Amino acid sequence: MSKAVTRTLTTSPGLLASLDPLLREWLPRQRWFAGKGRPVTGFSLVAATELLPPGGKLGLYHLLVRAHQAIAPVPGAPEQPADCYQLLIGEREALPPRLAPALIGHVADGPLAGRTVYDALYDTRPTELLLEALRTGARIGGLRFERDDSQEIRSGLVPRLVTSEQSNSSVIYGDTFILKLLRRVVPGVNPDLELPLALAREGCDRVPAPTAWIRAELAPAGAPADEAYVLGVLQPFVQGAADGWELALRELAKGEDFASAARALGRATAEVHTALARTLPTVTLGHTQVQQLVDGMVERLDAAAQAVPALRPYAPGLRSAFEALAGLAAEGCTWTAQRIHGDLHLGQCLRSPGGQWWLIDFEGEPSKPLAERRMPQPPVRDVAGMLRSFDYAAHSADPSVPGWADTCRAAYCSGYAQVSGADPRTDPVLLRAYETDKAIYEVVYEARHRPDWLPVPLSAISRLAAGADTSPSAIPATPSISSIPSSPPSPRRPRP
Ligand SMILES: Nc1ncnc2c1ncn2[C@@H]1O[C@H](COP(=O)(O)OP(=O)(O)O)[C@@H](O)[C@H]1O
Ligand SMILES: O=P(O)(O)O[C@H]1O[C@H](CO)[C@@H](O[C@H]2O[C@H](CO)[C@@H](O)[C@H](O)[C@H]2O)[C@H](O)[C@H]1O
Repeated sequence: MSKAVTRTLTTSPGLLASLDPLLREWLPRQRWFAGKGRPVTGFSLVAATELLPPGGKLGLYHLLVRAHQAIAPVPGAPEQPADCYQLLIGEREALPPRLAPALIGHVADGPLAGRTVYDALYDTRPTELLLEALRTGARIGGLRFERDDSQEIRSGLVPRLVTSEQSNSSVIYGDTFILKLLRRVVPGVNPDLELPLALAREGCDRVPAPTAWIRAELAPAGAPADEAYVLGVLQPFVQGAADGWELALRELAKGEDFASAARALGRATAEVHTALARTLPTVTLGHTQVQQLVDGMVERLDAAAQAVPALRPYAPGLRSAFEALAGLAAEGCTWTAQRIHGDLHLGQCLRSPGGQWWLIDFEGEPSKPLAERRMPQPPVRDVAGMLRSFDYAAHSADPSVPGWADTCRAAYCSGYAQVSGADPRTDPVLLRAYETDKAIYEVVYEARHRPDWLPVPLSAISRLAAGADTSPSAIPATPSISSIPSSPPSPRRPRP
């Protein structure tokens, strides 16, 4: 670690004030900016760490910055804290052409007046510096670079920024490691580190085991460790892998069968669920807890129908999916809940050239509070996410391949059953409720981000509202289904 990497700025009002007008312009344009559509009204500094001193060839700051935004007041709603973003800001006299896409702007006044600032994740030296800090387990100001000593990190690996659309930012090092830098950060235990570490401890090799990670300890000495911010995770790079979404679209375009890949993916999902249930707490959801789950689903439906008028005609049918689940709970059915992935879809699955599936991105739905994302949930929620994904892929095919989604959905469930011993289709009420909840989420997501895609979740909405889609007959059983136990463990009625 270079001698320059030493100083933490505890207060740097001049720095943030000089960056303010540039960040107001630049931040909302970033894919990972979570507060789209609401103007940024100002910034406040959570922490600033000087990684390379300013004024030379290259200066480098690590910043945690709160972006304050105008929020339409909702009567009675609690005030939301402003989102906190992680920024790695480089400053140079001028940017070489290769860094043009990283430009944030030219600073007019303050400590960096006359300098050009940019997103330093695009630059080699700053990202090399991060890897070196992780390799050596550095502590720089409040930044803690920590690692699993059993894994080797070679020095000198060449970095390159991942340029595809992401919710965070990732840097690949020499095709050996990938470092995900979280952009919107919150204090607390982050499932994107917590779950892969737990799975690695459990010997589950469906998830790349974290090699090293970055935390920021900003609380006073002696404060609980879980108040630290997790800022990034380094993990082995799965070489030559394609994600499940790309693969599914490729097979669809060739008119080829994806059933065996889907079955293997079902097995991989069940392996992850089984390992998580072994190593982290599970709970039984009785009437009260299920009613709370259902209340949440109904609330999301109401909010979605408010936001997207196209959903309104289906609302009564969709509500019946949730009421049916509440009805089973009222009759005494119980379900097991455990830690799950929380945001599973084809894009979160990588297949290596040998055909092995890996699950990545255990962050959960980033818009939800951390405490909610870390709550045990029925594993069927992940299954429902994947089933929706097969439906999405089928809709993207041109020409369409009749029956493709149903075949994949059935194969996935049967693969899942082979490993877990329980076929999700044998609990159609729970599955329909979770598929419905996910499809409603997707309607809102597409209306906000990709209005052209809105017909995809809406077509599922019309089937789900009519009570179709997840009934066992809608998903034909594959031969391996015969291995499913005749009395599945879920839903379970409590013993008298
Ligand atoms: N271990 C890995 N090996 C290879 N590629 C990976 C790995 N982890 C992530 N990726 C690639 O990086 C992309 C983004 O990773 P992800 O964890 O989903 O980030 P985000 O939360 O920003 O969406 C993935 O879609 C995948 O293509
Ligand atoms: O960025 P994230 O991975 O956290 O997920 C968000 O974006 C996804 C789209 O990129 C969106 O997924 C939906 O579209 C996918 C195809 O692009 C499809 O495979 C998924 O099944 C579907 O839900 C996801 O919902 C959203 O949270």
